[in-house]
Amino acid sequence: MNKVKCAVLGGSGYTAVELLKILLRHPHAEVVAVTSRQEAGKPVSAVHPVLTNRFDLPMENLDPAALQAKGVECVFGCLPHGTSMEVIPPLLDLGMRVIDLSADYRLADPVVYAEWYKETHHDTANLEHAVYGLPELFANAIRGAKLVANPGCYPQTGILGLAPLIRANLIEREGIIIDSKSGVSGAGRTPKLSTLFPECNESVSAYGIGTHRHTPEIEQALSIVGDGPVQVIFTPHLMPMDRGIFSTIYATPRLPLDEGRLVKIYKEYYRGKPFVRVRDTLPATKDTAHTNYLDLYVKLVRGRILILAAEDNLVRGASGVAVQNFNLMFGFDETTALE
Ligand SMILES: NC(=O)C1=CN([C@@H]2O[C@H](COP(=O)(O)OP(=O)(O)OC[C@H]3O[C@@H](n4cnc5c(N)ncnc54)[C@H](OP(=O)(O)O)[C@@H]3O)[C@@H](O)[C@H]2O)C=CC1
Ligand SMILES: CC(=O)N[C@@H](CCC(=O)OP(=O)(O)O)C(=O)O
Repeated sequence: MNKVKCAVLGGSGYTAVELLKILLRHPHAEVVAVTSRQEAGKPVSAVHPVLTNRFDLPMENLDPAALQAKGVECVFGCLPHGTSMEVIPPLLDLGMRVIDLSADYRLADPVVYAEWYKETHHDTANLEHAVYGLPELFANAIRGAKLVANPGCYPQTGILGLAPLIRANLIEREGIIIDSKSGVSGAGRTPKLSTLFPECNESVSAYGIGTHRHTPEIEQALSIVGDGPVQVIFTPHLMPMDRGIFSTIYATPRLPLDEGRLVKIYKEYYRGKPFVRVRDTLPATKDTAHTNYLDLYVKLVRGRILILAAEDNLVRGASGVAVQNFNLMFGFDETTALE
């Protein structure tokens, strides 16, 4: 079988190196181009030493015609939001399929995008046909998509943590609390003050209270699952660790529930979904590190439902789920290169 020729944009970043590690072991994918503005001309392995003797392709500036000449069929965009929507339209026009890891095509309504991202959306034409790439919920739409909006790292814990309860209409749909913690790689490799070692080491801090842009992303997906509005209070925290996301979610049941039934609902909802593990033991980020698993644990505490969710922000939260989407789009087994 011919391999699918792939390009990775934003090759010097954290999600890109994680993606390259997975694609290099994918039997049906071949990475033929990696782009970077700052590192163009250097071998990928010079920028990411973990790939020494494994991948020495020189990085290049992004040129859609050059990607077309190389026969690129699938582009993975590992660029910041705001940039993706500038560079992706010509690639789609040239017939390439795109998996965008940024947030640019996740929110269906450009008015909601402008409200939370504080900038106007510049590619509403492609936004209209973008598919939200959360495979456990939207696999059928992902299979036929030309443009997949890879889901955000935090939102996956909130959406998959709550979907079984929202779907079965078992909880109140306002005031759901999602309390999340992330490792520092969640902020990317591009330097910023808050991620300097002396700023974040030995410290835990909250940010984006009431304003974080993942709030509408979580609400949008859960509103589709529940066929009606859902409102969450999402509070992210920065943790002094490299990687991992842990979310503690608090929901109020609409009717009395027993714990056995609750666990059964989760296990049935995720039966046949290879990357969501409903556990009988308490999850931890370490159990999911470097994997595409998202671990869930559910318990009744004083009349409230507590859901714990853990994942690796760079694999399950970004590059692993991107390859899961790639597998669905190109007709490969969903788990290829991910187990
Ligand atoms: N880190 C994470 O855990 C997750 C990240 N994401 C999303 O994935 C995307 C990539 O994230 P991540 O890899 O962490 O980010 P990084 O900051 O690590 O890398 C992004 C890369 O994009 C390139 N870049 C930066 N600014 C521009 C620009 N204005 N124009 C063109 N290229 C630019 C840079 O490469 P160069 O300067 O060499 O061109 C940079 O290395 C982001 O949209 C992020 O929000 C999603 C889920 C999780
Ligand atoms: C720790 C940390 O800073 N995390 C990032 C997560 C961003 C991310 O990767 O999500 P998007 O793809 O939606 O940008 C943040 O809160 O902005």
